[in-house]
Amino acid sequence: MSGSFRFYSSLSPLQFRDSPKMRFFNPRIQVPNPVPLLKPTKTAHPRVVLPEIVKVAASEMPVTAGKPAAMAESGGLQVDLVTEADLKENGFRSTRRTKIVCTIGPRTAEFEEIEALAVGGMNVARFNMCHGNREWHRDVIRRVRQLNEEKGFAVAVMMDTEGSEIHMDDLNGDESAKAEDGEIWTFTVRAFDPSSCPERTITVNYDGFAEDVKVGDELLVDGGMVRFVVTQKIGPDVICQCTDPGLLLPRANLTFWRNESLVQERNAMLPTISSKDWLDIDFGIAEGVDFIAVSFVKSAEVIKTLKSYITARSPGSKIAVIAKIESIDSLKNLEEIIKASDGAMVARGDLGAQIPIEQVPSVQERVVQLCRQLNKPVIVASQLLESMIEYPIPTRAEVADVSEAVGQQADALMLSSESAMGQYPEKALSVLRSVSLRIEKWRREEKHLDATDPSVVSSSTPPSISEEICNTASQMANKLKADAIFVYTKTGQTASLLSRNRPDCPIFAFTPSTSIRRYLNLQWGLIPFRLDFSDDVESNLNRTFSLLKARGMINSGDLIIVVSDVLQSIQAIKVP
Ligand SMILES: Nc1ncnc2c1ncn2[C@@H]1O[C@H](COP(=O)(O)OP(=O)(O)O)[C@@H](O)[C@H]1O
Ligand SMILES: C=C(OP(=O)(O)O)C(=O)O
Ligand SMILES: [K+]
Ligand SMILES: [Mg+2]
Repeated sequence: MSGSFRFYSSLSPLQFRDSPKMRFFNPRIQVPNPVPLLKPTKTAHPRVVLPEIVKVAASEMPVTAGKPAAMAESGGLQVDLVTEADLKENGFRSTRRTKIVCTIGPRTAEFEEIEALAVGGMNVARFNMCHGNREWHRDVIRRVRQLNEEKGFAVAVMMDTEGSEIHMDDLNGDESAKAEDGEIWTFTVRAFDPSSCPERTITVNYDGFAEDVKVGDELLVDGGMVRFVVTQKIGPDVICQCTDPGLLLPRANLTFWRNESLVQERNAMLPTISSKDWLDIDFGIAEGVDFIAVSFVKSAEVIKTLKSYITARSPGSKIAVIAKIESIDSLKNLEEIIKASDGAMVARGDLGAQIPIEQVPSVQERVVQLCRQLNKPVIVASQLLESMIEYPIPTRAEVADVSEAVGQQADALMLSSESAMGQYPEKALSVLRSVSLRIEKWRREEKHLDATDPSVVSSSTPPSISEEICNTASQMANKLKADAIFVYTKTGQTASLLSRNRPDCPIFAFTPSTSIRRYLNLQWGLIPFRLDFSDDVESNLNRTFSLLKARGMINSGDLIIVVSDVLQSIQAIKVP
C-alpha cells in the first residue's frame, strides 16, 4: 500500500466534482490527473528532470507541432531534418504498451468528446452496429477521421457487426422496464404499434423463438441480469415468470438454458453474418474502416468468406477481420478461427451468457496465449470497469481484472458501456491507462528479478527469416537493455513479429502507409509513425532519430536496436 501511495504522492488526486463525498480520502485507487502534470517544462527535457511517475506519464503527452520545436530550441536538439508537417502528421504518441479500444456511443459522439478520448489515449474507436443507424455511424466515423487528419492521431476505426443473436426489441422507446419477482411477462415475435403493445410484453427479433423454447426452460436476459422461467407456450407467445428481478434494457440479449446447459436448437443454425450485417459490412468497406469485428463467430469458414468478400469488393484494401470469441461453438474451433483471422476479441459479455461464468477466465487466458503464439492481436473486452458507468472510481476487483489482462500481455483492453453511455468515459479511460502503465512497469521489474522468465516465443515450422530476425532483435534489446527498437516496415508484419516478443523497451514502427499505421495502433508495445522512406537508409535513420528526439522520446547516447524488413537486418546504434 505504502508503495502505491509513494508512487503517487506528488500528485493531486482527481477532483471528483460529481460526487462531493469523494473529495475526502477515499481508500479506492487514486488516479493521477494527467493534464496539469504533463505540460513539458520549457527549460529542460522532461525525460531527464521529471520524477518517476511523470517520466511514465509523459509518454502520454500530446505533442503538437509547436511544442517540440520550442523544446528542441531550448534543449539544443537538432530538429533540422524534421519538418513541421512530420510532427503534425504524427501527432500524439505514448509508450504505454497495452492499447485501448473505446466503444463510441451517445456519450462520446461529438468531435470534442472523441478528441478527449484520443488525447486520453484511445487507440481504436469501436462502433457497434447493434445500436444506432448507418447515418449516425457514418457521421461519427468521419469525425474520427477528421480528428486524425487535423491533429495527427492514428485512431483506428473498428466496426462491430450485430450478428444473429437473439435479442429483445427496442422497448417502444422506453429507456428500461422493471421486471419484479414473480411477475408474468410475455415474450413474443408478434409485431405491435408502439402505442398498442400490451403491458409486460417484450417483442423478440428471432422468428423461431417460440419453437425453440420449452416449458421449464430458463430465459436469461443479458447473461443473467434478469431471469425468467417459461411457464406456458401459446402460439407465438412465450409466457414466463420472473425469478430474478431486474431492469430490462433495450435490445438486451436473450439466451435460454435447459438442465444447466445453453439450449442450441434452430437458433444455432442462424447465420453468423446476417443480411443486415452484410449491408453493414458494405457500409464499413465504403467508409474505409480499419477493422471489422465479427460477432458470434462459430467456425473459421465465415472469417475466410468475409476476407475473400472484402478482397473482391475492395481490392488491395487493408481491412483486418477480428473474430469475436463469444459463442460456445467457437471454443471447439479456436485455433482454426484465430489462424483464419487478423486478430481476436475475448467478448466476455456474451461469452459469459453462453458458458458457465466461472469458465470465462480460463477461456480468456487460452485465447490470449493462442493469439500470441499465432501472432494475432487480441483484445480483452467487456465489464472491465462496469461500475464506472455510474461511479467516478472503479472497484478494487475491477482494477484487479484489468491488471490480470495487462499481466497476460493482451494487446488491448476495451471499454463498452463505460465509454459509450456511461457517466465517466474519460475517467474510465484514465484508469485503464494508469493501471496499464503501472502493471507493465511492475512486470518489467519483476522479470529482471526472475531469470527464468520464459518470454521467448517459439518459432513456426518451417522457420521464417523475418520471425527469426524479430525474435533475435527482441532478445538482443532485452539483454543489452536497449532504450528502444526502431522498425522500418512496409506491410507492418515485421512490427507485429517484434510486438509478439513483448520486449522490455518500446518499439517505434515507421511505415509509409497511414492505414498500416492505424492497424499497428492496436498492437502491444508498437508506437506507429507514418514516414515516407527514402532509398537512403542512413537518411531514414537520421530523420527518425531527429523526429523522436524532437519529441523527447529518445536522447543522444540511447541504444537503439534497428530492424528493417526491406534489408532484413538488425543493427545496434547509439543515438548521435
Ligand atoms: N451507436 C450507439 N447508439 C446508441 N447507444 C449505443 C451505441 N453504441 C453503444 N450504445 C450503448 O452502449 C451500450 C454498450 O455498448 P456495447 O457493449 O457495444 O453494446 P451491447 O450492450 O449491446 O453489448 C449499449 O447497450 C447501448 O446502450
Ligand atoms: C464485446 C461483446 O460484444 P457486444 O458488445 O457486441 O455484445 C461482448 O459480448 O462481450
Ligand atoms: K455487436
Ligand atoms: Mg457480444
